[in-house]
Amino acid sequence: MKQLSFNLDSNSELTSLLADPELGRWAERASAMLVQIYSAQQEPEWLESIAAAILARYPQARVVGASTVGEIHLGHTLTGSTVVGVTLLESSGVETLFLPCKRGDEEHTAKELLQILAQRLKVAGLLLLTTSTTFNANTLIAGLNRGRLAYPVFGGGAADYGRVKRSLVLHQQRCRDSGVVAVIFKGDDLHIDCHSYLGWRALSRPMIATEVKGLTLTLLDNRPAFEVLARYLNIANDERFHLNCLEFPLMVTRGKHTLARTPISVCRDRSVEFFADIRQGEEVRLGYGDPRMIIRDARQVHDKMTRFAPEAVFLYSCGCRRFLMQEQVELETLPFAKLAPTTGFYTYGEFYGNGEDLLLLNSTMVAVGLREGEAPPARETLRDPPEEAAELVDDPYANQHLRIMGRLMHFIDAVTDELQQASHELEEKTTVDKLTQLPNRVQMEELLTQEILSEERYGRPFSLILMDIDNMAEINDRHGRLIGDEVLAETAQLLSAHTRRTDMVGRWEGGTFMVILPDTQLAEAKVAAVKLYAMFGQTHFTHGEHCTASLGVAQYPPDYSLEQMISRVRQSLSRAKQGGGDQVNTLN
Ligand SMILES: Nc1nc2c(ncn2[C@@H]2O[C@H](COP(=O)(O)OP(=O)(O)OP(=O)(O)O)[C@@H](O)[C@H]2O)c(=O)[nH]1
Repeated sequence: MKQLSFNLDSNSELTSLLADPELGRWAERASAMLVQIYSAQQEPEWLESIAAAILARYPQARVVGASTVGEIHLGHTLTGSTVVGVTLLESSGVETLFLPCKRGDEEHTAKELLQILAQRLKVAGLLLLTTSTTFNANTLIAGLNRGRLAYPVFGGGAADYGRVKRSLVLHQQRCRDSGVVAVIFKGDDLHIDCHSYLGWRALSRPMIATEVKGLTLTLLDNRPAFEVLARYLNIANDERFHLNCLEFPLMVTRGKHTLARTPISVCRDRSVEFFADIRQGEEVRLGYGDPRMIIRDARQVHDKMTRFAPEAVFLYSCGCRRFLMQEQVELETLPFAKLAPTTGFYTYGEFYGNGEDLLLLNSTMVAVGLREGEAPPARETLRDPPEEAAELVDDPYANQHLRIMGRLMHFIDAVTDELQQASHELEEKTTVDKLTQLPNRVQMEELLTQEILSEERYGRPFSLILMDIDNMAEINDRHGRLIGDEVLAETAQLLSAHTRRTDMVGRWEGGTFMVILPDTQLAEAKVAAVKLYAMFGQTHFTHGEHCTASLGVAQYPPDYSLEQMISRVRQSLSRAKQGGGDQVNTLN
């Protein structure tokens, strides 16, 4: 495999490309020739004229392209330019296609692409270029995920230098402003190594996406989303909105992934439209790029790719990385060029899949290495400089911008930690749980201490029930945290309604509640627990489903300390959990 990259800003450079002897030699014996054209130019004629000239000289070429917010040429980041990356394969194949897609067509387009892919043999990877501003790329990705694509998928959304008005994709000689270009790489001998990394750090306190409609976040923490963003970022609702908050995406955590979601524009009702989905009820935090994290993650990917030994590298990087890193953005793009000729562009949204779920990402770098045949014996990994992000510290004058920002990130992180700690301590001092309005753990410990004292003094037995809602994490994941909160609040009401007036119900932690039953022996406590278990199991919660719970029951043995008693009832609950949950355990 051979990859050549050309930077074309004029017709004379195009003439040199066409006359390039190395390209001519490789093209003669190539099994396939993929041309990727990435350009800042928004005129379709420019992209189409380059494609036409290349196809006239090399009719066997497959030509694709996109409009950009920055171009990558041999690892260098260019602005306002056009790059042409030509990948010449020796034994593998490349098929390209264009599928039209407008808003509302996404599911259909995904189905169509899946049908085509299902008929292809030996698929080694898939490159997608889309006009993400004109349809919901999330729905497209969700549709493609039904195909459980087992090979690397990568690419990005075409861009327009922050104007978010028009994006173009190119297929052969034609530019389109609404659709998907797919490049199917085929062959047993073709190996593709695909990575993505983010390097953005969640900075603000957690907030809840209270209301979401499609890709529009209407309410954030119960307030119009724009109001919240404006409060933290001091940004106006004007034509620069997207550019001004590009570097400050909302961060969400889904399973093992931390995802960034970039705002696009503000709607009339002060809701905010995003490129990729935020789910209703999801916890989000404002994020900002940490150059040290970016460089560290980049190094890890460079190291992995060094071992892979690529012959060509494609980079699809979010436009916000340029805004954040400025001219020093090459700290993360240039090292790839040490491994192999590197071509790519800055996007509006990146696609990344590696045999698992395909994701629509924002703010990330997707790096793809390609090789035909076996890797040569292991090469040394990049060892200069040895320490993580050493580039940022060696020369006190170089990379000033990044070093200051790295420190600022660290500072904000430390202050946020301190504030969270202070707020946690303050919460500990209060005695009522905000969500359920029940006594909190601090108060329950106080009440328990009183009960222990009265047992010691008057010999009155008492018992404890510790009840934990099963699979609380899954309830949150499936229905969103707001629904999870409702389940917790409804559980609190249920426990209060079905216990004696003399019993004390409190929220112990997360999805765990405690009931103190004064003047109650173990046998009676067990009856009470079984009743609560049954009531809970029958409850139809507002989200329309039933839940189950595990309960531990224990009686206070004389001379036990508070800690020993708590540990006893915890032990009983653990046994109920170990038994598979959805049951009552009594500790004799
Ligand atoms: N919605 C909501 N979720 C909470 C709250 N506090 C804790 N959780 C969630 O409760 C889950 C922890 O519950 P655990 O009991 O540890 O785990 P689980 O998923 O219930 O699993 P099992 O107990 O083994 O059935 C985590 O996902 C927390 O995020 C809260 O105030 N609101």
